[in-house]
Amino acid sequence: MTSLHETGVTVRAPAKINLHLGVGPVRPDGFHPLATAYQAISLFSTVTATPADDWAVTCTGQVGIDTAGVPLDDTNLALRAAKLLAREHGVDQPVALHLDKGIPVAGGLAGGSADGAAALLACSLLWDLSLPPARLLELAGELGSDVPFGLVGGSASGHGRGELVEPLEDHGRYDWVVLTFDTGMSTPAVYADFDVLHEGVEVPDPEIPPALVAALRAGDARALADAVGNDLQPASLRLRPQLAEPLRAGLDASAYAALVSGSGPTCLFLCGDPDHAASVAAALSPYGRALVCHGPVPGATVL
Ligand SMILES: C[C@](O)(CO)[C@H](O)COP(=O)(O)OP(=O)(O)OC[C@H]1O[C@@H](n2ccc(N)nc2=O)[C@H](O)[C@@H]1O
Ligand SMILES: Nc1ncnc2c1ncn2[C@@H]1O[C@H](COP(=O)(O)OP(=O)(O)OP(=O)(O)O)[C@@H](O)[C@H]1O
Repeated sequence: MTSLHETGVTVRAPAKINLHLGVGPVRPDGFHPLATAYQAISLFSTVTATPADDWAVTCTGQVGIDTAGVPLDDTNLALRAAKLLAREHGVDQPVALHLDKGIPVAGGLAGGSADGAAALLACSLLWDLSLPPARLLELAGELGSDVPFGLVGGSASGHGRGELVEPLEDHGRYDWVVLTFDTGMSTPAVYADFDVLHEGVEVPDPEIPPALVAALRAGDARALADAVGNDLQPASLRLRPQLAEPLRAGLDASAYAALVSGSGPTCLFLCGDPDHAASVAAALSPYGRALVCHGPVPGATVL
């Protein structure tokens, strides 16, 4: 097969946060039904796919990103994405993938999922597959619950185990401080602790608060602050009690809201504008690496 793109295709994909993460009772397949509102924020990784003799993956980290936890074998989500696409669509052309990560690893920001989404889009273009977006979303859902959102970006609802994504109307720009830490957390361990915490308790079906949908539609950061939440936060805090201190410190420093991102340990602080975010970030810097960013931003995009 001859590619029109001998020099490769580069795609950029964003980190995700859960503005609200509603978690239901564990399903027979071990996953939890979710009702979540995702937002893509301005931390990005890029994936470059280049035709090669053999499948390969390499990885670099942008400033401050430790890539030691990124596997470079067949479990790498970007490589799995490329191989899944090739298998499903009869492609017989290996690629070398290069990941340049700007999203902290195992931080609850869906960094691996962003790589998977970026690799799907990059390879589909490299191989000129002309797939409809719905097909890429379907393959993304097979790779991981958070991968479809990496393609869609913006602000969006997530249902099922998180893979059923629909855009949400959003007229705002939201300034966030994202506080990251050196040591990540295991997503399955946090969900397992959610189950322990709810043993013997009837867990209701989750829903996205209507006030959150209204806040996004109005672009109102103060109203959004009143509606954010994370059902996994008690489990994340039980596994990592030290997170309580920076969450409190962010509110003391006048952040509108403070919450754990996804399964953690990254903490999120909603602010009113970039200057406000810079001052909250300064107050949080003793606790970890405080990054100032904003959302919503687009999903996987060709560079
Ligand atoms: C915490 C979140 O980031 C919130 O968006 C996601 O739910 C996690 O998404 P993800 O990392 O893409 O998760 P997957 O790779 O699909 O699943 C990893 C593991 O997380 C747990 N998991 C994930 C999603 C879900 N709805 N219920 C779960 O219980 C399961 O133990 C699963 O084996
Ligand atoms: N391309 C990849 N980049 C980072 N981690 C990867 C990748 N592929 C597989 N992994 C594995 O996935 C684990 C979770 O990493 P990731 O950065 O996606 O965590 P996360 O942001 O907490 O994810 P989520 O919020 O989706 O649960 C890592 O510890 C690593 O073993």
